[in-house]
Amino acid sequence: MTAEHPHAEGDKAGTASLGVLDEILTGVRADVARRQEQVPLERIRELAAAAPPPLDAYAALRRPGVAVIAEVKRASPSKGKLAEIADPAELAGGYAAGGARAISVLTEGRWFGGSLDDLAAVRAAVKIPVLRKDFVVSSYQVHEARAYGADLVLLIVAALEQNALVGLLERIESLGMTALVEVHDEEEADRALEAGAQVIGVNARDLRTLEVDRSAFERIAPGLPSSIVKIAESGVRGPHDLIRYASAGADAVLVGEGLVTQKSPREAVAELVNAGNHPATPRPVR
Ligand SMILES: O=P(O)(O)OC[C@@H](O)[C@@H](O)c1c[nH]c2ccccc12
Repeated sequence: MTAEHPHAEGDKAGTASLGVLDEILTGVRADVARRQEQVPLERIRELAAAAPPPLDAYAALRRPGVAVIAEVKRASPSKGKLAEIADPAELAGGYAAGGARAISVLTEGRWFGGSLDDLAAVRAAVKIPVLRKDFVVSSYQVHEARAYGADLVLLIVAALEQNALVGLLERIESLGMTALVEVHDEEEADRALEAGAQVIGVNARDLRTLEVDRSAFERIAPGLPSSIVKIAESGVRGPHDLIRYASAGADAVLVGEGLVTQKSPREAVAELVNAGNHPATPRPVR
């Protein structure tokens, strides 16, 4: 991470007016431009085309039981440093052994301490679908995701104009990957559906203010068609949160902090997976 976590202390007034998301996006655009100078689009397209074929994440997430998507997350804008994670491949291997259905890898460097190398390391270590978790604003990043072995790519509705959202979603699907389209309110959910999203994540955290509101999923999920894979993102501290999200129709939960801060992330995943498979845990009606 650069610059000692810009928001650890923070110019709070500045943050509120600009929004953390906008600040993150400015850095992301600069980083993409720099990488693209080193590896031109044409080259990254070739690397993407040469990568082993993507796994079917939609099918994996639709299987019975509440799926756990376990995240490799070193730091966050809201909490600063979360965990050391010297070996992301080992962490991901533990997640998979604990029963995770997919692995999410943060690749944003400035705020989350992630990298594309983390993505490649995790890809090489597990046989389940891998999500590139980043602030994707250009098709260059989509080809990069594929080149580094991603099966799923996050698209954040709040970060994209509708045209860009549609274009990036089509690009992801044209490379055989699945788009996880992230929303935080009903209006964004409508935009996600209109764009053709099949997998929608409701982030309990508002990326502008960083506040967590676990009821967002309960408000939005019931309005989504049954064919949509519904993922509850953020704020899962343990089985009780998974069960709450499951009661509101979650096919999957995406968990970062609640796993990386545990002594045994593998056991922490297994506990969630058990709760997700328990006969008393509600399942989505299809
Ligand atoms: O650490 P948590 O609260 O379990 O959250 C995980 C994940 O939902 C969160 O990292 C996240 C959700 N959407 C994002 C978009 C960008 C970066 C990060 C995220």
